Amino acid sequence: MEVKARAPGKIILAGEHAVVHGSTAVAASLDLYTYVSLRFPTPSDNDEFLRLQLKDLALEFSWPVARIKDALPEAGSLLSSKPTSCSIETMKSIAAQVEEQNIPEAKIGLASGVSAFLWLYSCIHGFKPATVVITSELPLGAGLGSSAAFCVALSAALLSFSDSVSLDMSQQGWTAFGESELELLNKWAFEGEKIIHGKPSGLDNTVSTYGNMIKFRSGNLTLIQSNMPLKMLITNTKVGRNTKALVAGVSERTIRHPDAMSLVFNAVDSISNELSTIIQSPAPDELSITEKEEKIAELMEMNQGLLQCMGVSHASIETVLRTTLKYKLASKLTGAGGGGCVLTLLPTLLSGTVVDKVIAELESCGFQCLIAAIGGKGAEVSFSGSS
Ligand SMILES: Nc1ncnc2c1ncn2[C@@H]1O[C@H](COP(=O)(O)OP(=O)(O)O)[C@@H](O)[C@H]1O
Ligand SMILES: C[C@@](O)(CCOP(=O)(O)O)CC(=O)O
Ligand SMILES: [Mg+2]
Repeated sequence: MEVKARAPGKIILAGEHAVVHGSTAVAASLDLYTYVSLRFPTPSDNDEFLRLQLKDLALEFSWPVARIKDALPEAGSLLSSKPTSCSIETMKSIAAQVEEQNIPEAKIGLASGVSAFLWLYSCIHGFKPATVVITSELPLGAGLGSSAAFCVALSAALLSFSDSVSLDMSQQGWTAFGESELELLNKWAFEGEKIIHGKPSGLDNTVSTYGNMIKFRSGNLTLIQSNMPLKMLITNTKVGRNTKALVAGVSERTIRHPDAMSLVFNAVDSISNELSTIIQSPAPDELSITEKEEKIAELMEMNQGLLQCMGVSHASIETVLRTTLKYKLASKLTGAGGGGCVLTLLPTLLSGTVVDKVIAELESCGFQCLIAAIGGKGAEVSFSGSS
């Protein structure tokens, strides 16, 4: 029996970084997924290894399970029903196990993902041999939440074969978790995100777990029922960056200028709340779709200005902003910034010719554009093979 899990990436419409400091954020899932398959060997396979294959990166790691038991003895006594944080001491042991795998220098950013894998696997399944295969449709480290999709899909696959979750394995196709199981899944994924991000808000793993569009503040989510079409162009500047370092940079600025930064975070909170009110306001009310889009465009520009105040914009992001402004289109960075992806609102009445022109101009700068559906499904699992 094999389980395959998938979890979506996301865009943040408003509130990144400020959400780490208690402000409201608005985010939606994307129809781009990370897939994780999990299979335990049969006794006749005589395999005593835990294997991790990152298919699109052509990388494969393996550890004898006895070695993991020596390195992480406490993981064997943890319960899959009780999400547990990785201590600093254990993190050091995990780092040593990851280091031995000799990750190529150009892909060293993956070390934190592999560490999160070792922690989640050994907490949920102890020291059992297994093969875990990962593929992703998301660009890694570009602001579309690949780290959260990785942690959510991985936790979903692991929990499916644990005592804490009972699913009908005979069901065909993709199956969603029940409400309390989603909560457990989201908590485990958050523990993984902590290893990758340092101090995550929980927004990314929550939207990847539940899908749809959500408003999120201090760990609490509210589902948003969108009452208008919302089409976003996503431009990947292809400038690599690391969320952990950018989040730490904003925290350092906050320590240096607490009063000013608290006002910035309050302003972002108001923007997110206003944005969610507009998106949810009943369809034919006093505001036409065009009026709503104009307000959203203005809020996106204001949010971008505040992200600049936080120090997370980048020359490549500014180039995207200048280019789209020539076509009177509003943009903002999405995710941690410092490069990565930028969102541009595409109003309903905008002609296809203009969209094609903007995309051509952005791509001539070396950027990559995509239009993905937003607000779709969250984490799901699918079973195959006989038990
Ligand atoms: N498919 C994957 N396989 C292994 N590690 C992954 C995968 N997806 C994400 N990661 C981990 O997440 C990191 C990127 O996360 P982050 O900097 O938060 O950017 P984002 O979440 O916006 O893509 C990668 O460097 C890696 O450690
Ligand atoms: C900057 C932040 O708000 C979002 C980070 O998203 P991403 O990892 O860049 O996709 C951090 C967080 O909410 O934990
Ligand atoms: Mg991330």
